[in-house]
Amino acid sequence: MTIVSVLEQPMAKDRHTYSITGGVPLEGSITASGAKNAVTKQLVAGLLTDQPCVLHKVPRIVEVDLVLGMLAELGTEVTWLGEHSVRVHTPEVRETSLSAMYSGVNRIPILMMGPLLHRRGETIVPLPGGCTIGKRPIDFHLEGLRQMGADIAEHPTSVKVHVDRLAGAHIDLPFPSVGATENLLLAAVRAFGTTVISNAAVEPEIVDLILMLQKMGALITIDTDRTITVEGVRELRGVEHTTIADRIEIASFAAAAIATDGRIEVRGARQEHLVTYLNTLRHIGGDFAETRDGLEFWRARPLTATDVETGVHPGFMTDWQQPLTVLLTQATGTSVVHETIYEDRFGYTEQLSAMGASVELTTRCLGAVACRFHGRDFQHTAKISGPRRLHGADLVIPDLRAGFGYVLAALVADGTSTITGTRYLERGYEQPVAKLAAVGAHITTQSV
Ligand SMILES: CC(=O)N[C@H]1[C@@H](OP(=O)(O)OP(=O)(O)OC[C@H]2O[C@@H](n3ccc(=O)[nH]c3=O)[C@H](O)[C@@H]2O)O[C@H](CO)[C@@H](O)[C@@H]1O
Ligand SMILES: C=C(OP(=O)(O)O)C(=O)O
Repeated sequence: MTIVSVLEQPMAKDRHTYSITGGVPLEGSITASGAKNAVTKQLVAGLLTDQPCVLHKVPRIVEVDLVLGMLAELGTEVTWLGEHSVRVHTPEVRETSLSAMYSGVNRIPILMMGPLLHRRGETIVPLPGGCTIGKRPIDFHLEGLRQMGADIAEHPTSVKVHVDRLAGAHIDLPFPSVGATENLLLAAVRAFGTTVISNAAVEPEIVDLILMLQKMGALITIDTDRTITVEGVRELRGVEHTTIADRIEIASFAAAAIATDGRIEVRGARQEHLVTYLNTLRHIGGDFAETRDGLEFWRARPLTATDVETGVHPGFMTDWQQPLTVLLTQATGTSVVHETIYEDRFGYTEQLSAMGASVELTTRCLGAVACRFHGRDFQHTAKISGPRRLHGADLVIPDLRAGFGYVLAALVADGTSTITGTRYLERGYEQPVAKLAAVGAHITTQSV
């Protein structure tokens, strides 16, 4: 198998550099895109049937293009039916394995194992990549599939799997991993017998995947204690499904409204997906109201420091952490952000400090929870003192959500910032420049 270098991977180059002049309150309306972290898994779910599946509200982002490229390689016919609707149809799985080009690109190839095992009984999938925010092992995924009878060989850049037929099992996840829960769901829906996943993750994106699978004919129950029970069925049918709005994009623009002392309506935003985030915004001094089409966000009083701990749903989502940390640089007092999901998700704060922010990192668990990183050498808690004036800078984005954090830092900073590494941001945010410009941001792009 040829290993393609990182530089040749499909998302390796920036398309644009951004230039942002800060100090402008953002005001206006935007429409939320469909959630990257739901739609990419739903595209994979389409592989479970030989009938056509149509997904609506599909964001036009690099991540979706990557997944569609992977599916096409396996034999899926991909047809865009409109700007945000796509039909995926795999009457026959022509290739059982994905090429090494997709090694390290994103989290999705490993989720294809279950569907490919159901369709062809064997597969080789490249190891996943995604944002560099921790080690991100896949041991829970592989252990769960082994419990379901899969024969797995781990190679340096790929995993080879074989099974006659996956069989139901009782799988107790050591931690409520989003990806492992989704992987086991996709494996269990067509397995022989019943699968019980305890300590499962129940993020809204997972529930949306379950809703799609249920429409396809799957039998899935979610209990209040995080147990998901799947009664395997022989066949699944085609489906038409509309993906939920992206609660990370919504939270990002909410933080931008409050940080710049503006007012932004996000059409399509749903309160029930943001309950914990909305409480946190209120503690800081932001507020929200429901509008006819979504939610509107603004600053209600001078911003004050607050403490936040990221956690599994319904806790404070780790992907909300970066715009929030930037917002907290503008709040009076010392805030603590304890990151309990990823061990290495604060590297981006170094460039914030260079802009004038006061962010101190510690390996200690400062919060109610002694998390999995307790007593280990991971700088996973940030103390942020504010308010601090930020100054425009040349910023290099290290990962997707840090990318929006930097955009926000540039929006509140004095002067002009240039931002490179925008390929990371554009992996997950649809038309970020157009949306920012629509709410009045002084943003321009240069092609690279
Ligand atoms: C494409 C996608 O949907 N990405 C999201 C998904 O990532 P992803 O599904 O990769 O995240 P997980 O929930 O699996 O990871 C949570 C934690 O569990 C650990 N872990 C996970 C699996 C495993 O086999 N072993 C293990 O130790 C991870 O290293 C991490 O510390 O959920 C994360 C948590 O909400 C989000 O930040 C990501 O945006
Ligand atoms: C971490 C993220 O994505 P991924 O899991 O695809 O790296 C994210 O969406 O913030």
